[in-house]
Amino acid sequence: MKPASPALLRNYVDGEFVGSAATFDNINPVDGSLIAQVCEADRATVEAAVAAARLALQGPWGAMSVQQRAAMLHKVADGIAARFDEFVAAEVADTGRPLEQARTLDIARGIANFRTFADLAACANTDAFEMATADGAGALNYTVRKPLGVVGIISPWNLPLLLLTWKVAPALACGNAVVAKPSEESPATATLLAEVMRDAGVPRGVFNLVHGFGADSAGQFLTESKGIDALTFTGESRTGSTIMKAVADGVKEVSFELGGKNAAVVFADADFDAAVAGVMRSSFTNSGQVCLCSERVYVERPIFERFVAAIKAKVDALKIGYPDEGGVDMGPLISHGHRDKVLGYFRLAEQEGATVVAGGGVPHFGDARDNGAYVQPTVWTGLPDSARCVTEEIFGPVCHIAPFDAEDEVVARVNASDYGLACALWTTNLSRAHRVARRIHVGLVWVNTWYLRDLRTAFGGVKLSGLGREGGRYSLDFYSDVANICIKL
Ligand SMILES: NC(=O)c1ccc[n+]([C@@H]2O[C@H](COP(=O)([O-])OP(=O)(O)OC[C@H]3O[C@@H](n4cnc5c(N)ncnc54)[C@H](O)[C@@H]3O)[C@@H](O)[C@H]2O)c1
Ligand SMILES: N/C(=C\C=C\C=O)C(=O)O
Repeated sequence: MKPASPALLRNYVDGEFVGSAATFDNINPVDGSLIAQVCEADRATVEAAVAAARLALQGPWGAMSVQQRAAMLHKVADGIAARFDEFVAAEVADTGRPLEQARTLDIARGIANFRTFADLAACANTDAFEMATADGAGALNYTVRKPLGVVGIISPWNLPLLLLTWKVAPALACGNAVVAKPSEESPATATLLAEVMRDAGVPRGVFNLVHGFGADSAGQFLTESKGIDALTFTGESRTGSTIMKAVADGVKEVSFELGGKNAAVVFADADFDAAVAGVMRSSFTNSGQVCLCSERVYVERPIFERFVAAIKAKVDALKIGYPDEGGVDMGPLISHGHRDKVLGYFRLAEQEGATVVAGGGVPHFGDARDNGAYVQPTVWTGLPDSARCVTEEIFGPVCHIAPFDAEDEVVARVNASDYGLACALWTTNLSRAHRVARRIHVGLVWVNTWYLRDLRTAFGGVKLSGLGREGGRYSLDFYSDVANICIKL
């Protein structure tokens, strides 16, 4: 399936597509084929984008009401919808994901992000307090939200359009101008988004796009720019730490959505079939390349053996294939480099003493996919909680399943992690669901489901999994300067 993306993906600065001296390859991970060349933005291009964003705030965009901005964001959503199949083709080419996932999740959520934050911003209220004063006349306090200004956005490759627009939409809804740096692994839908922004009439400089890598490239240049007022980042925890240092001197506002080593906990009283299906989703969706995926699975001992056998049967039956194959469950990883990282953990697990219940290697297709970045979906048992494969984020189609005997034990084991992003609990005991959910030290708990998303809710992690919350009013608060005005009556 060949994408409609252009042969050359350019940066988008001040309303114009601009090239660059350096370019890099955009590779299809299904078969290793070259999709396009990408223009790598140098520091000057990044600074030009930041300057264009600053200028845009003084132009028509800065004068727009929140209702006018909301209408503009709905036009952007309409623009994505009008080019839906192009966005799907571009996302699938960059990532190799099943076509159905790109349609129902990635591109659909790109549209939903713009619509949701357009409406949330347009309907957002703020606080007001009447206060008594000694003179009896009283005073009135009210809160106003003002744009931060120029927001730097750096996004990852695992859900490219979803995660880019998860930041762009609220940032623009709150009246900011943005400079976005998508992942070098997934530049295509971000470039199409720039076309949609232009065609929707978003004023020049409001949305800018710079392509490149992280260190010594566009990502680093953006974090080092003195012209940004805030930086929102989604990616690896160690990258978050690097970025935090880069923006520290300027005391810039940051929002970090980082890594995870999430757990699924299956109690013996769970709906067994629902829990099996749920853990299959939470461990293998998007080839395990979702920050919320369960790489640790804890199963209450009475059903442990039966559960492992059921998961093995499902994993062995997963259809790994081309994105547009009917019924395909799983595609490749994003790149050969990432596949090497995941295969390194496959080897490490065996050195650490894992029992390989399923997978553990590379599938053989006998066709072009053998040049791709595929790995087998993999299941381990038998490792101690201290094993690196049970503590470090692998970010692939893999989980380790361990038995537990008591609620307090499993809560302690789940919480004994440097990460704290998400957890999925499977139980039919209502009081246990609420009790345990509250005790798990993460930002997101799902009970008898996984990755069910209401965009009005708080989203983010604790510990190495992140800093701050986005979603709903949390996004409005992050992407705004909130000021209190006190009027003496
Ligand atoms: N918490 C969440 O919501 C969430 C969502 C998706 C992915 N993630 C995490 O992201 C990771 C996978 O994504 P990834 O491999 O793209 O992460 P990554 O940190 O390697 O890269 C993310 C982005 O940061 C840029 N970058 C890298 N180094 C940089 C630097 N020094 N300065 C500025 N920018 C830099 C990259 O070019 C890319 O655009 C996983 O750890 C996953 O858990 C978290
Ligand atoms: N931020 C979101 C998803 C993150 C997925 C991580 O890979 C979302 O669904 O809004």
